[in-house]
Amino acid sequence: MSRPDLPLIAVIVLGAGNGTRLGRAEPKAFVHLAGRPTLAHALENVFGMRESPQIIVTVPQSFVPLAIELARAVPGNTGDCVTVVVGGATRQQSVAAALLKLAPSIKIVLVHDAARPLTPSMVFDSIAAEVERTQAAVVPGLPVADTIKRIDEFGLVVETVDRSVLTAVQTPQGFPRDELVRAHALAKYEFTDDSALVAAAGYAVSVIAGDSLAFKITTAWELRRAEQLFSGSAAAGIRVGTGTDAHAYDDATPLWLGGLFWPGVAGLHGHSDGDVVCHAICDAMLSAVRLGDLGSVFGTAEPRLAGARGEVFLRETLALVKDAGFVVGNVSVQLVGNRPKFAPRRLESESLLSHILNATVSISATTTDSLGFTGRGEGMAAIATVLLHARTAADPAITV
Ligand SMILES: Nc1ccn([C@@H]2O[C@H](COP(=O)(O)OP(=O)(O)OP(=O)(O)O)[C@@H](O)[C@H]2O)c(=O)n1
Ligand SMILES: C[C@](O)(CO)[C@H](O)COP(=O)(O)O
Repeated sequence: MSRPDLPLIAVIVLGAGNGTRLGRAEPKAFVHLAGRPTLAHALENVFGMRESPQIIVTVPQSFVPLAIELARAVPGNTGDCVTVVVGGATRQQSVAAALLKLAPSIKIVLVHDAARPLTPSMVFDSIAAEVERTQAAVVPGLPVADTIKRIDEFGLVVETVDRSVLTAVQTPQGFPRDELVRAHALAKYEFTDDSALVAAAGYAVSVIAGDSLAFKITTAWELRRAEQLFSGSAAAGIRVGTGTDAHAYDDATPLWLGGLFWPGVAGLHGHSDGDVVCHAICDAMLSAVRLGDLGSVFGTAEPRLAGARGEVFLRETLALVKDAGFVVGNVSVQLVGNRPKFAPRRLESESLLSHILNATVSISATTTDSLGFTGRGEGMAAIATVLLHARTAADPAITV
């Protein structure tokens, strides 16, 4: 395991192509699939790798700002590990541009097409592990299913090719850093993949089992197939998250709870307003999109958040969820504590929070039979569960 600040693996995600064969106005990496750009899906799979890599993304020049913003919002992105560079006129030139950004610590480089957005994280892990084991180039490949014919310029069959010796090669393709860099420096021709370039430089390349989900979106047909794979699974685009918060009672503070002000009732101690219901919901939403938690996203160092209302956190968290490509399905919260009695204002709180999140929020309340800090009347806690689903074209735009 490498130190996160000194990664051993780099993944180059190529998204600088025009997608001519797909025939859309925007480059293929920015065409939406299940509500999000294909590049976002590809990055999410890279973020799912066992070991955090350096990530270098290539995009057309005018898409650099959008790509930076998009990468920041992808679930699982926990730091500054993504560099976005302007790609070249060909795939090979885009890889060459990305190689210039490799961190000194990198030993293994994986080159991946953003156009393969369903490639499971496990494929990246397997390729990286095999490169490390063999200290040589490794690519994923699948057996060829069709009978393959060699034809002449008139379309006449010249021969039937023995398909048992063929494999259809996918990405990510993995290389020892030095081999890939040297092969690019020596390149005299344009190749359609990096393994051909590395082989032309005299290095061995081996193939391990690829994954049928790693297919490349080239034409409208593959885009449709990818859409169907997303919508065909019951769990597709669905996320759940759990969040908990607890605060001690503080007689000197007014109470804000469930987004409501409770005049004349002792409040809860906290850096912000201590609203355990809102804070637990925010943690649950952040967890569902793998964006960390309230502390890591907002922190206690931000002066503008001192005493901030739960509503402020809810709205800002909702914006992050939306940027990550999700909308809230529903939220369920359980409030734990002896006082105040929540039932008389439950509907008021539920309708306020439902309005803010544009989704159903239900809140139940309980005591703990005199057990624990809540039972002893020292403070309150809340536990929230949130269900999110990927935004689709049918979802109304959310204003936050
Ligand atoms: N100058 C280029 C060309 C391609 N690519 C990337 O290489 C991958 C595989 O290429 P391909 O499927 O051919 O994509 P496009 O070149 O965009 O497609 P087309 O050939 O239909 O224009 C894609 O993720 C594409 O974005 C790139 O980064 N830079
Ligand atoms: C790299 C690649 O995806 C491996 O199959 C493929 O060679 C890209 O080819 P394209 O002509 O750029 O689509």
